[in-house]
Amino acid sequence: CWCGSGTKYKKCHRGADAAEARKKGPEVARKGVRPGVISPRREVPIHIPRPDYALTGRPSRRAAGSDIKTPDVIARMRRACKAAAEVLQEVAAHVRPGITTDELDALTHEAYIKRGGYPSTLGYHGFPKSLCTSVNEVICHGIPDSRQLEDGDIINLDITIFLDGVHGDCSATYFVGNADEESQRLVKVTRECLDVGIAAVKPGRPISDIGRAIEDHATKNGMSVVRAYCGHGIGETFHTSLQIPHYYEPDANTVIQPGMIFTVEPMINLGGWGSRTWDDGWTAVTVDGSRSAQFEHTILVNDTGAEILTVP
Ligand SMILES: COc1cccc(Cn2ccc3cc(C(=O)NO)cnc32)c1
Ligand SMILES: [Co+2]
Ligand SMILES: [Co+2]
Ligand SMILES: [Co+2]
Repeated sequence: CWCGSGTKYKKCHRGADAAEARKKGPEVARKGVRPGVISPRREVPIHIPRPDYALTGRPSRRAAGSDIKTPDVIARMRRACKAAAEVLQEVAAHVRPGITTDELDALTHEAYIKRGGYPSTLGYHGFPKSLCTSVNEVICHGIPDSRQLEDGDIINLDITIFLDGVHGDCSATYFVGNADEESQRLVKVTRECLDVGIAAVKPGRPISDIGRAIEDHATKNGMSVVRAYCGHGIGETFHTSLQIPHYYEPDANTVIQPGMIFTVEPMINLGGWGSRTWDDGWTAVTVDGSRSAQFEHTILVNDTGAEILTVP
């Protein structure tokens, strides 16, 4: 989710630059020109209910309000989040060297539809695909394309399904074949950051407890927390106005209350926390080219803490 403290988008590269870049390979990709090609937009059968923005191209205003969900929304969120977790598990089984991120997108697209769900990211702020595939130094919002995964890569698959009028959002980072020590440490610490962030969710406490727990753990392990993207309230809209910074933000003083549903989705960098956006306007990458990992759950606040909804 966009915390609003990110960088400005730059103008799009023309085709020639992209073709030139493809010849030079990954180094040039770091300058923000996509090495792969994005395939045409996938269709969704007309019988699948779709969110408002899939028709209008623009999400309705972010739901304000306290983010405390009704029992009916909670019941529907349980089903949607379970479905999201199942889709993630199903697609992750296909991660291996040689598969393209576009092929993973196709698998994800079909996995939503066979459950009667719509791909929440498809058309969201114009995003062209049904899955975010964020490889190596890509922090989030990576767009599936013809790039083949390579042995030693790490990839985050970010799944969001729109089912029965609500969104379920989760993600995880996977190794492609073998992983070097540093990447194994990054993925381990990032998963722990999600765990300590969720453990910090307590009714009566401020949202800022979550970011404080995550930032403490990341910095203790010599890593940094991305600041430009945050967790978010979620339910009948993909993002509500509630933001969950993953670093210590004292102004994030909304009081956590039972019935709230939001995501915790820390993005942790091996190097500095800086992020910038490729010319496509979505793909966020580390400024220093270091690798980044992310894990995400959608959680429901109950009387004692957090219940993880995105479990298969
Ligand atoms: C307007 O500015 C932006 C900038 C980047 C991306 C997008 C739109 N968008 C597309 C996919 C996507 C996923 C999430 C998410 O919560 N993942 O856990 C958030 N935003 C998303 C908009
Ligand atoms: Co999210
Ligand atoms: Co946000
Ligand atoms: Co997500």
